[in-house]
Amino acid sequence: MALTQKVAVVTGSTSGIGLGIARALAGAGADVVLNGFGDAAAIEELRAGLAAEFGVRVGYHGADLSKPAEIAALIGHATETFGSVDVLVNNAGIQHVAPVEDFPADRWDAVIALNLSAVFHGTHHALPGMKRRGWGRILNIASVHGHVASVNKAAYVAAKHGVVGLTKTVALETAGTGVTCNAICPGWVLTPLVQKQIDAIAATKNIPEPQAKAELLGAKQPSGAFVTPDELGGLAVFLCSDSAAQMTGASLLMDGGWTAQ
Ligand SMILES: NC(=O)C1=CN([C@@H]2O[C@H](COP(=O)(O)OP(=O)(O)OC[C@H]3O[C@@H](n4cnc5c(N)ncnc54)[C@H](O)[C@@H]3O)[C@@H](O)[C@H]2O)C=CC1
Ligand SMILES: CC(=O)CC(=O)O
Repeated sequence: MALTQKVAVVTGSTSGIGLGIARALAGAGADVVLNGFGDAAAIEELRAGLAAEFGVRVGYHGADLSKPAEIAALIGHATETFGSVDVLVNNAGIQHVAPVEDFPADRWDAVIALNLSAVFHGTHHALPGMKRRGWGRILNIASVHGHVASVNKAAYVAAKHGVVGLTKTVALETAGTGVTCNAICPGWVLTPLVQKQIDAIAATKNIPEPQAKAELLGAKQPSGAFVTPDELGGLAVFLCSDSAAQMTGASLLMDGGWTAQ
């Protein structure tokens, strides 16, 4: 399998997109270190289930990615436990929705810390080992909101545009070293992060959940369907393959046509 003997760290992989990407990388033969919050027993079930299903080693580290020292500990733990970090998927992220004049400063700081600064810190700690080994893949999960804006998402849109810029800088600094750095930019994916927004539409407009879902999709995503974590996992595996060796600094949209409009 393509990623046998490679070790992948996927941040925020106890749920949603990160979990889909972790599954896909494990399916391609990589050993995986999971990260993220959640119930300890449920995470252990997830960890053991992935290891059994794909016959790879799967670990877990509960670093809070909004704290730089814990990001260093995550990369250190993966290196000590599995021998290297060959693939880093900077995925953990949160959302806060409010008009800019009402946007609480502590929510701004929290979104920037996790959605942008953690991408820098993870890359900073994982890159030296990748360069030494002459092979590495850094995948930053940005968003359509790394390319275009929407109202009421000041911190998220700023962070995701920052991630796209950081991706290009790291790609230039690593060009020719065997390390690539790319951003994946999804449109709507039905995860807890988006379910909260659907629930808010349903509550505000007093409409049933299926109608709120259709409204959310209809406003932005011409395909009328959610992108899935499995589809994003397929793209992640491609970016880790030899076929993608010359793809670096790209930000790849998978958005049901959102940004084609
Ligand atoms: N759902 C969507 O429509 C889209 C999501 N994205 C991005 O994809 C990434 C993943 O989002 P989803 O899967 O939708 O969200 P999610 O809420 O399903 O998963 C977020 C993950 O991050 C973890 N997490 C949260 N705070 C953390 C912290 N401080 N330290 C470590 N882990 C933490 C959670 O435990 C969970 O595992 C985010 O960066 C998000 O911005 C991008 C485009 C679209
Ligand atoms: C499309 C996304 O990145 C998710 C969001 O804006 O809440």
